[in-house]
Amino acid sequence: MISNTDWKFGAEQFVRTLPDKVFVHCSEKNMFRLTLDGVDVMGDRLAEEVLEVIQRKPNLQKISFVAHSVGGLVARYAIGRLYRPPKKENVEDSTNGTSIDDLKATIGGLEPMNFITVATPHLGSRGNKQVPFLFGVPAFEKAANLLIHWIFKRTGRHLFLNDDDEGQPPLLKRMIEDYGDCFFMSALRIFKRRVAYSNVCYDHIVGWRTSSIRRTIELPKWEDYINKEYPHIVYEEHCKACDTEQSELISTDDDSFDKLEEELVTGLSRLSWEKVDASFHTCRQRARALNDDGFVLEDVPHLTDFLPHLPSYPNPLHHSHAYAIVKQTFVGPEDAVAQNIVVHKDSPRGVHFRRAGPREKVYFMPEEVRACIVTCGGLCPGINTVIREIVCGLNYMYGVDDVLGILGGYRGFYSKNTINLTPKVVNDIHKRGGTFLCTSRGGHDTNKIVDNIQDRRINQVYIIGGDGTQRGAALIYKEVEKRGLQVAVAGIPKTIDNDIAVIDKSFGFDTAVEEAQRAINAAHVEVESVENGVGIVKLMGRYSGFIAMFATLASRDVDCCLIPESPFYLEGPGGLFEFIEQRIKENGHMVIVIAEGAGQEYVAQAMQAADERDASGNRLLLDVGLWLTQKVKDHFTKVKKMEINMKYIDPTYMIRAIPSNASDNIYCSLLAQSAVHGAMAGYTGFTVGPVNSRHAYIPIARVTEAPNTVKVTDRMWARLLASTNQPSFLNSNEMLPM
Ligand SMILES: Nc1ncnc2c1ncn2[C@@H]1O[C@H](COP(=O)(O)OP(=O)(O)OP(=O)(O)O)[C@@H](O)[C@H]1O
Ligand SMILES: O=P(O)(O)OC[C@H]1O[C@](O)(CO)[C@@H](O)[C@@H]1O
Ligand SMILES: [Mg+2]
Repeated sequence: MISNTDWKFGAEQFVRTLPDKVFVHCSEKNMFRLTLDGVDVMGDRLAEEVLEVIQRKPNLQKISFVAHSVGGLVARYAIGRLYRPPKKENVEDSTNGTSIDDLKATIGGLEPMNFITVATPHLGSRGNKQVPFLFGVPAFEKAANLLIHWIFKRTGRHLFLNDDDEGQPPLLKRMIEDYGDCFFMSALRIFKRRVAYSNVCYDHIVGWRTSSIRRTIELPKWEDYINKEYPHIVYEEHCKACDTEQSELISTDDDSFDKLEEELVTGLSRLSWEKVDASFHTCRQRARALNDDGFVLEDVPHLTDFLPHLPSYPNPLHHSHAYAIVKQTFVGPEDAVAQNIVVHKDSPRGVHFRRAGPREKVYFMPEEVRACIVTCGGLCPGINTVIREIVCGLNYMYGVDDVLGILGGYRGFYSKNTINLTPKVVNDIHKRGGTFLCTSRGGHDTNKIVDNIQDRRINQVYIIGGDGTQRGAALIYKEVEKRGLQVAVAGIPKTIDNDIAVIDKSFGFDTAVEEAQRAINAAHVEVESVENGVGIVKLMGRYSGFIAMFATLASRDVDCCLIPESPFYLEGPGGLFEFIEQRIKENGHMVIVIAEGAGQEYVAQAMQAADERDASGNRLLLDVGLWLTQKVKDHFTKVKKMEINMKYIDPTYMIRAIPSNASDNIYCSLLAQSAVHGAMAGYTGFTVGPVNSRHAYIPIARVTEAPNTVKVTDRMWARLLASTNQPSFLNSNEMLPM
């Protein structure tokens, strides 16, 4: 399943990869309860939205769609509406100024390129095993067929093919032809590519057959297919258009495939499709590492993978006074850290990562090491501690004394001079907030950076930064490998948002939560001291509301916490205004904590703001705190005729700029030392971090493949709701994945 955050993340990747070439618009017209209105109503809204965008951006020339789940059907409906036939049909007269473009059909005037659906139920959801969570049990499937419209309203009827608007055939059937004034198939046909991504088993909601537009007998055997670059892709197929005039409908005795479904598959197969099948649970690379008991090691690269003759040396820690009496100085080659520690008696042992720590052998002579450290992205408490401990760790543990500081983030590699870092230079930097080396966004140019690494004869690169930085680190490692350089690339994850996957939490996060208490406390004191006081505290959290959630849980003074992962609404029963009124009546005051990324769609709508990005391609957020303050004020003074005392506090940068607290300081030291041990031992292309409290070396791709977000279906969010007793603003039964 795809969350809103995953979707936003995906959209950002397009812009990041092709910054000046694409404009990505994330549809906002069919959210939440609007997903129940039916595929046609949503399709009309989407068509209108696309036309608005085209009008706003007159330079657009081509158009592609990427749609998830029901969104794929909505997009198919919308293009049927947006189809514009060729303007001139008579090609013979080439003297009348008709341009060749006039002769082509378009989508809203633009050239259609890619039509991509991800887990879209193209054949509806009513056949056997088309909704995996019904487990293929006929009784459940039958009941769903009868009951689905109670839950998913009109959209449910469309999906289960039991709609009959004024005696018309079911909508999905209408959509395999041009029907009335909707050119469904003509529109789909003029796209250069049609791609259907589907999940071979584990999507839970949308079955494999329906999302891949196949009959049961056409489902391929995927177990032996290997895609080295994208291991989750387990099968790929280019299906040519199949002329239905010649091919008769395949009759089947198989109960699992009904006639209507057959008509849909036949109709859609009249066009060519690229089909991409994915599996996220039995990825082949991992499976190859499986033992009988299901043990999987997701290993990190080693310099000897591409430099097989690299000499090794005994680890200088053999003679270290620090480790002199340690019973087991070195981490065993087989030591691994389990990703999941809550398991069932009979379940496979599952994914593990290589345990971090010193190894018997190192692949660098200390006097040959020239290390460098760079810090990128936003600030976070503790960066200076990590810098300090890398410098001191390299020097005190391994006798390395050549460490360079790269100034001002990635671009500093090629645009600034370096500084020499010694234990003396960094001695007390951990007492200051910020980064001693300065930071920046943007400016990642892999070739220039690796050229510079080569020119300066740097052979260990320590990169401190968030998800974007780690992606940059992965590219540097790849280029280093391509050039066959003996350079270890170590990533140290940094983010105040705690949005990095796999690791337990990021450094500085605890400090941020602690500092946020002061702002919440101030808001509480303020609103407690006046009549009808409403305090709003905005905390950081672009896509992940962890700081807001933990600060709320820690404080006890917060009445309501709003985060990007949990949509909220203001008006009507169960809305925020009603809750504020109720709390003011009960307590005379209330405090709201809001993460900066929450409610962005509302603010954008209200301000009609353009989609602006920072130098790294991250979306620039609008001030949801100010917006909410104004909204609450207006509602109570104008609508409710009630005087309220609003106090808005924005402590975001104050929280980020402080030095780390004691526990984060210890955590930072461990991270730095683990990174140093890993690089000295020849590991590369890794990120270091705690997994279930044990430090591990994690392949960079694992920490960047998806952001860590608050799972509103997990117990922690339930604990928060139970603690504040705020409304959930959400009836999960009434939501469809879009
Ligand atoms: N996909 C990418 N490929 C290469 N470099 C990237 C990529 N994404 C971001 N970067 C680079 O990484 C650096 C930091 O990225 P970004 O500004 O997104 O912050 P971050 O590391 O995610 O940290 P945070 O979000 O916590 O502030 C920038 O210099 C940016 O150019
Ligand atoms: O320093 P900047 O560019 O204003 O970045 C602010 C952003 O950085 C973060 O602190 C970390 O990504 C976010 O919480 C916040 O939105
Ligand atoms: Mg980031």
